[in-house]
Amino acid sequence: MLRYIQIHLYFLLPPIVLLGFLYRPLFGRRDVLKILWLSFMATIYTTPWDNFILSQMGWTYPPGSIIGRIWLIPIEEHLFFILQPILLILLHELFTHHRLLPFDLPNSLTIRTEAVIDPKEGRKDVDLKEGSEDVDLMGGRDKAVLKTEATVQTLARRPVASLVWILCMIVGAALVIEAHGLEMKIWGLELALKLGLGMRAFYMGWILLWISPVIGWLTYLGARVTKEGWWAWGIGSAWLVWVDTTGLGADRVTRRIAIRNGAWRISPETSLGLHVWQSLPLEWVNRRAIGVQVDAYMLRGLIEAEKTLRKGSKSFEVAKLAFGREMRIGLVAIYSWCRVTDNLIDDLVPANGTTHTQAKRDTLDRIRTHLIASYDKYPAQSYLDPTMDSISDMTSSTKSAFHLFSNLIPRLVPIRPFLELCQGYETDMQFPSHPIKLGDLQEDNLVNHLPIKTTDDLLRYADDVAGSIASAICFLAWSTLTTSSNPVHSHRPVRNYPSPGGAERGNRAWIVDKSREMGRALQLVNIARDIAKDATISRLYVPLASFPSASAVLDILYPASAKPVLSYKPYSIPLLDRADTLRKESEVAMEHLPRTARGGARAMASSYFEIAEQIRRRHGEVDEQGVKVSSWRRAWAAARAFWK
Ligand SMILES: CC(C)=CCC/C(C)=C/CC/C(C)=C/CC/C(C)=C/[C@@H]1[C@@H](COP(=O)(O)OP(=O)(O)O)[C@]1(C)CC/C=C(\C)CC/C=C(\C)CCC=C(C)C
Repeated sequence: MLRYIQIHLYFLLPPIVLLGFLYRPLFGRRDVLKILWLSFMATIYTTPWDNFILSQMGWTYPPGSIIGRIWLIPIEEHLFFILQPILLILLHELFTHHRLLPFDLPNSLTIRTEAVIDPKEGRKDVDLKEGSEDVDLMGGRDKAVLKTEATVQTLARRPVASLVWILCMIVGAALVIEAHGLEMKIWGLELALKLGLGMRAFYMGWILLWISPVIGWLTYLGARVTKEGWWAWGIGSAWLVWVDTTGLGADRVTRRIAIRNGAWRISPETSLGLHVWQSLPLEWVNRRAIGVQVDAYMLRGLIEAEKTLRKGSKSFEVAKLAFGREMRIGLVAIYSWCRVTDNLIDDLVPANGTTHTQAKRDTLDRIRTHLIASYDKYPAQSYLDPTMDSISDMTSSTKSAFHLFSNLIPRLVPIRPFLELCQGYETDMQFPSHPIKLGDLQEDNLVNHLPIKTTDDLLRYADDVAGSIASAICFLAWSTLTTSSNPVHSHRPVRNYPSPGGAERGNRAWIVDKSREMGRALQLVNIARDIAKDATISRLYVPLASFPSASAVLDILYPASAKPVLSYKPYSIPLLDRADTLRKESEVAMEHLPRTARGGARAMASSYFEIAEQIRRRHGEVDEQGVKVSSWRRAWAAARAFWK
């Protein structure tokens, strides 16, 4: 005989331990809350029902198959109310993890409120006026004639779909009436159907009555199961079906049915006698069909940001999977804003009558203005949008990156890192805006064209463009993964190279300093990889001071004229060595980030450092195409770092 507790020990605990191990680096507060909530709901909702069914002998537990009972319900059944949510939540998390938005976007967006900002009265939320136009979230434009407004995206209600569940409830009620031989009259209508099932309608009737209101209500509220959700539900349910029906451990030869194996028994007198699979009563399918509903918040702009990430960076596209959703959403929003602003400046085509440099400066000013306005207490969309629209070459996709950033990031990350990044863009602008012809560049005026003259210049630049991002990542981790004081308002100097030092090991100032070192390290790898490519647009980030002569600088800028053939090794390897040192000195700080951000930070750095490995494998030689690292190699590096 297979005892009920053995079912848990053999069939529920092992998959829970395995999935828990895989998901361990990301298992956080939210998951604990989900499990507690679902177990609690399962317990309080099911206990009275289960007691009633047991009192009616809907199913029974043969003597010796259970440890003991709380009222009529076996202790093991109570354990099941907890273990089943754990198993299904873990499965659901793993299956849906790769999705940025945990559910599909409904076709229609519901505009719920408008916020009118009155200088005297502050913010006032009012209902949307009849006839005012919809808000176009993607374009970030506000077509309603109001000073400003906030939009809330909600799941569309699904009253029609929920009717199916109301129907199930009615069927359930009819079966219960039939089973108990009740005769009810409403408005003269006799409700007993007289199906001739008698007590056999009992189990199905009560199961339907038990489950339909819950699923019906969730469906009405807008719940929809995604493709991945169906997979998680299907596999979880299939596993439980198998557990319920197959007693592997008990009898390998005959594979007797677990229900009949003695753990529990559904009374034939109270069930319909229809079997879906291997003597599994039809009612069982309903009972396990709760699945897991996950609360979620979504923004359409994130989809565009994900596309930008997919196109923009293989390393970060791989590394993003190592972060939990709450932090990943912020990372993707920051990435797309950085990528978009960087491209807007780099790829700018100036309008007639403007020089390249003027046009870039103008674009950067507008980006800064928009950034600063986004950090206002009540950022007025009516001010933000025209500022954004005034930036040249904006498309609906770039607008969505700005819109997403300004609606999400100011609550999570201080403005300073982004101002620093703008400072980095400004350094880039000091490079010639057009590739310079060899004849125009004299050895003696090189210095005027190239802003990175010393190692300090290089490290300051790397700190501006990447140290800043690293610090933003720390702030994002603290705001999304911890409950302690609001990191958005904690103060750090704007320029952080050289690092102020003196911060106590383990505190936030120290973590930020170390993260900036890691950011600089990544940027040095990036520079080493792109030496040849950057030179084609007259950008040279290798400090001038590290060249033996001015003609060696010209060799890098004009490799075709270099004699003998140019080797990049003397420049790339020292950059990588310095990057390695910075990495070694800063790595330890990752272990002081919030627990569920550590695996992601490690994966991000490791997957990026695969580029350095690849350059070393090529003995420091790079070319204009950059250095290709296969996705598998990156994924493997990220996975090792994640589960370290
Ligand atoms: C997982 C995920 C979605 C991460 C996104 C991270 C992010 C927000 C990156 C910003 C990227 C960006 C476009 C910045 C603009 C300036 C720039 C070009 C910086 C260079 C990045 C490379 O980006 P690129 O698009 O060129 O990518 P490819 O090389 O083509 O693949 C940089 C090299 C900077 C990257 C620096 C970081 C992401 C910071 C790393 C910091 C940590 C891992 C935190 C460590 C923490 C501690 C405590 C030590």
